[in-house]
Amino acid sequence: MDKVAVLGAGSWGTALAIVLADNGHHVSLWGRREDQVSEINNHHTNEKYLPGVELPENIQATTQLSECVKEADTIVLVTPTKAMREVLGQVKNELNAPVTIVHASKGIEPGTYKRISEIIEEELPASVLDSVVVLSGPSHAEEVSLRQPTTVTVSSVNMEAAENVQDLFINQNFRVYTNPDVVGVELGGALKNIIALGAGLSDGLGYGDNAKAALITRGLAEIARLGTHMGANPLTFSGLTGIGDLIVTCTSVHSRNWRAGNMLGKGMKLEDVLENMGMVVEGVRTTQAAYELSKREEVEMPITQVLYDVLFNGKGAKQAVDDLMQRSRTHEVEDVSSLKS
Ligand SMILES: NC(=O)C1=CN([C@@H]2O[C@H](COP(=O)(O)OP(=O)(O)OC[C@H]3O[C@@H](n4cnc5c(N)ncnc54)[C@H](OP(=O)(O)O)[C@@H]3O)[C@@H](O)[C@H]2O)C=CC1
Ligand SMILES: O=C(CO)COP(=O)(O)O
Repeated sequence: MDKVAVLGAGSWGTALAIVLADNGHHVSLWGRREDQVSEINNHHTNEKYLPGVELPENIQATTQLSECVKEADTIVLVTPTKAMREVLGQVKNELNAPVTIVHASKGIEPGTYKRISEIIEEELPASVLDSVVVLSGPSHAEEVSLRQPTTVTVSSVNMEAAENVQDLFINQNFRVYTNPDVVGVELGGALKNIIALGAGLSDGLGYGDNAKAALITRGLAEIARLGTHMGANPLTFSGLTGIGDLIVTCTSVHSRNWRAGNMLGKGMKLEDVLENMGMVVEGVRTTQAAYELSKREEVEMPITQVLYDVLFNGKGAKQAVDDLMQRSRTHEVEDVSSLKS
């Protein structure tokens, strides 16, 4: 069985470590706090991130990155997007042979507008990087850790590497598909967090299912609009990493982005919301990145635009919804192929 290094002992890193451990792999889980590492090794729990879940004994945690990645066949990166470059800088110093990097994080970097696979390729030289594979889909850590049925997709420009990663993770509770469209898979996973903030905001305001269905549907339209413009296959957005992840994140109480939006809709300030959450809310930075990218590329993203104003320009939540409802009238269905030119 393989040795797999999982970097990031938060909710998702720990849930993926459980999947890998259930598949019989030796899992080394990197966390940055001694108390957490000791709790995982001695009590087989990670109470802050997955309360009440018993971890398999073949997950060993460490604060030492060198020990974690030593002789690992595969490295799974699951830290927040904001920490990616810093963590990759440390990883680079520990590698001396090419390795496959799987990433399972969902975000776009403000300023550079890079996807995570692009950040990995920038930070790791080809001498230590075999392939990059992205793992994404509708998959809340809380349910995966309880072995509830979950489906995800893995994507890479190297389909052999994607299939190897499919084999690494797949089991009876965790079904893994492949898709060669890295751009679409990464953008779908990152951009749905913006719409989930909006769905939470709408629920927090007391609006109902009609409003949420509208946000999901029109949200998908603008995700696909930007995504196809950036080179994605439009069909990817009707798959697990598109509509699938959008549905789960906009409708689940597990979603950090939905919960953050919900608190904003109830009138809380952004800084208090983030403090209260104690876990990463990727949609906030991704809203900034997607807003700026959509301006640069001249792609219309009205939901992203009003959320940007709520998060960064003090627009009220109700005003944001009113603005969306009062936009000038338009067609629903677009000719996606014409957007590519
Ligand atoms: N939670 C989920 O269900 C899913 C999450 N994701 C994605 O996975 C990624 C991680 O999310 P999630 O696990 O939920 O996040 P959490 O907030 O649960 O955990 C974040 C983890 O990253 C660590 N971390 C934060 N900053 C740094 C840093 N600078 N260097 C090293 N480690 C750091 C934290 O350490 P510490 O505890 O010490 O602060 C913690 O272990 C995100 O991109 C998210 O979108 C994708 C699918 C599902
Ligand atoms: O990506 C996710 C589920 O697929 C997790 O979403 P949240 O970060 O909003 O919890």
